[in-house]
Amino acid sequence: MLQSATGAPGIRWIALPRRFAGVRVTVQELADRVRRWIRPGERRILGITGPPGTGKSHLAGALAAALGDRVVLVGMDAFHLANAELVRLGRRDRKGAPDTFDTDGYLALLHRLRDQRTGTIYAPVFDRSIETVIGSAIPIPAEVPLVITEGNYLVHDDEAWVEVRDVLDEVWYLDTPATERARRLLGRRRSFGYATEQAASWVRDVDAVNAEVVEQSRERADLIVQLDNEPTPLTAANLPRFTAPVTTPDYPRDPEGIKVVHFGVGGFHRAHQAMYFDALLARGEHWGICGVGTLPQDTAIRDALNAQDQLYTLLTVAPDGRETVRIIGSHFAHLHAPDDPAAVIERLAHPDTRIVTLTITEGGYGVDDATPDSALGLITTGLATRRERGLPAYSVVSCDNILHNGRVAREAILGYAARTDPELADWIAGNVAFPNSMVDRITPATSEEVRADVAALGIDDRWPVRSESFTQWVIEDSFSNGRPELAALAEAGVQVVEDVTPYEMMKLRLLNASHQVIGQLGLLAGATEVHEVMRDPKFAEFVDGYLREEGLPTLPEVPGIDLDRYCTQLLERYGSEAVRDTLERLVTDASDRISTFLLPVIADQLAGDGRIERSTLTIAAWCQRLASGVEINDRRRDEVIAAARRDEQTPGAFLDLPLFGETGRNPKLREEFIRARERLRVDPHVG
Ligand SMILES: NC(=O)c1ccc[n+]([C@@H]2O[C@H](COP(=O)([O-])OP(=O)(O)OC[C@H]3O[C@@H](n4cnc5c(N)ncnc54)[C@H](O)[C@@H]3O)[C@@H](O)[C@H]2O)c1
Ligand SMILES: O=P(O)(O)OC[C@@H](O)[C@@H](O)[C@H](O)[C@H](O)CO
Repeated sequence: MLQSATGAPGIRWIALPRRFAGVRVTVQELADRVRRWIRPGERRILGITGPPGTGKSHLAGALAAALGDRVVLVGMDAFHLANAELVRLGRRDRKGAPDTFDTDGYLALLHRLRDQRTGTIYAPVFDRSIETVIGSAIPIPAEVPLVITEGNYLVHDDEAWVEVRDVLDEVWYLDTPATERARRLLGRRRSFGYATEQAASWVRDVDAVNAEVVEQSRERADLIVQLDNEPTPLTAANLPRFTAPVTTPDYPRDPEGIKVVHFGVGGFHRAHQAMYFDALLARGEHWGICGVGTLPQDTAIRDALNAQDQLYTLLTVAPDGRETVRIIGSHFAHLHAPDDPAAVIERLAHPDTRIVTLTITEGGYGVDDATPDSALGLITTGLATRRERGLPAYSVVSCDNILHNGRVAREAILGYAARTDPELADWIAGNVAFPNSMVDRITPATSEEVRADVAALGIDDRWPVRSESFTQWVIEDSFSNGRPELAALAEAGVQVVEDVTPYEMMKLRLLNASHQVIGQLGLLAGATEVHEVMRDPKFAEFVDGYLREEGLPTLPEVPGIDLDRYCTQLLERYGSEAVRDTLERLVTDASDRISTFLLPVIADQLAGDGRIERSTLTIAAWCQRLASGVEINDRRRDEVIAAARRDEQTPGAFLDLPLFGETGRNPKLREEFIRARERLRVDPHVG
């Protein structure tokens, strides 16, 4: 038996110390070492130390995940003195320094962990989200062979701390470049809700000072470890390697369990419906999804998901900056219709298929656009095949931002079926449920920054998604072939109602319509992101005015919702810097968005003699941008640009576009519009 550093008998890692100094190692390699080191019936205590932000708790968590129930984690952080005591001692402004901990308390716990051979010892835990210690939170039964403790001062050599090192069998010093540490600390501080400047000054004036203290005693550690932070490829086999704060699916992911087929596997579906099904699967409801792409460009998502067993990372971020990271596992298979349309039909006609969901954008529902290869065409053929085989019809759930999206999907599918097989149309009319649903979660397109953030968490994901934390799904209880249990849906956060209309109107006329206000006027004023626009108090007031004085008066009562509070919450959501939603995304296909979200508000306000100036200024801003020749992404591009150019010569001509319908001819609107155009020519800023 070899001697440990303390002189107490113990097995030492002769092969490990120093050989690793300065060498990059993976968590897996370290876990293998620990596996060989621990012995049932004996107790080892491993310390992980290093400056703040170096990744100690991440490494400890990763080891714990790899080692399972053979290990318990105990943080030095749990011995933080309470804030009130720090205030009394005059040390509150440097919380985290060596003399801001109950060192003797920590030492006493380590001695008990070392010496007590029977019963269970309870350790406290430090809850970072509330910066508070919770006592007796971690049970450590005597038979647990390994305790990992991590903290800043495990090898610190001042009088108060020096003994700690001696109670530990082995201590690793985790060496991470200072710039990386500062980046992480800043992110962490901001996730606690601190403004950027406050967060930066804490990192500079407190954390960096403590880091210097920690660095001075690094030579007292047994190992200097540099973690190989190369992100781990996201695959099912690698799931156990992802540890806190990343959560992973732990339910069976068997293609036999597919009950849902989804068309249009874009960012929103992956942040929304797939997340709800992931929550349902985690609750034991076996509703797996098969994703389907129908457009040529959908090969990109097919290849990304196929390479990673259909898994992907969902990062959500709250207005106060707090993030969650979840690997979503609800997709079990993926089909690319252009490769093999028959396979898609077979999947749809499979006896287990119960629900078909869609996010194919507002433009995907044109009756005349449906062809056998389109999403609507395939869904119709799938229904025809089920009818032939005597199988019950699946429900079709549109999750696109369209008023009465279920009804619109129904009409589009019936229209297409009627053209090809009138009897089939009758069967669909009598057998297929098309519940309307309201869906909400702001989900920008995935940027390189999102990929980098996910990689920094150790996940090599080809196509992660980042969305806001807010999410809502309200759906009518109308299904032709079953649905998950109501209680499970409620637990997962899905609201099942009799009539979704008031919820749809609220969301489309407040959120989606105000997105047009922000997008059109924000771009005209030279901004690029939503939070940037909302930082301008005049602009925020303008959006608030649209919500409360133009959108809100046109709404019916919405059961269970305080509309005033909903508006306030929208403004908070838009203000979130971390979501980084782009104005360009909001104004894509503006001709669809303005006609479906904003125009109905104007029509109702005109009918009730209400205010329309902010809505009208938005349309004027759109016209002005079009006339100026900026690049736009709109399926009616040529038509809308030509109308905007005509408007330069004939004020008001823009409103003759067919998309404005009857409302475009209203004299009050035309007058207001001409005034708004003149005003924007002088000053493109609102306020
Ligand atoms: N992003 C959001 O914040 C959000 C929120 C609520 C609802 N939605 C709804 O989801 C839709 C998609 O948004 P996203 O952010 O996922 O966009 P996205 O660009 O990430 O994905 C769109 C998906 O739809 C497919 N698609 C587009 N047109 C299609 C068509 N004609 N037929 C079949 N498939 C088609 C694309 O191939 C892609 O898979 C929106 O148009 C909206 O109706 C989005
Ligand atoms: O997705 P669209 O194109 O219908 O509309 C753009 C945004 O208004 C929309 O995506 C919102 O972000 C979303 O509806 C929030 O739930």
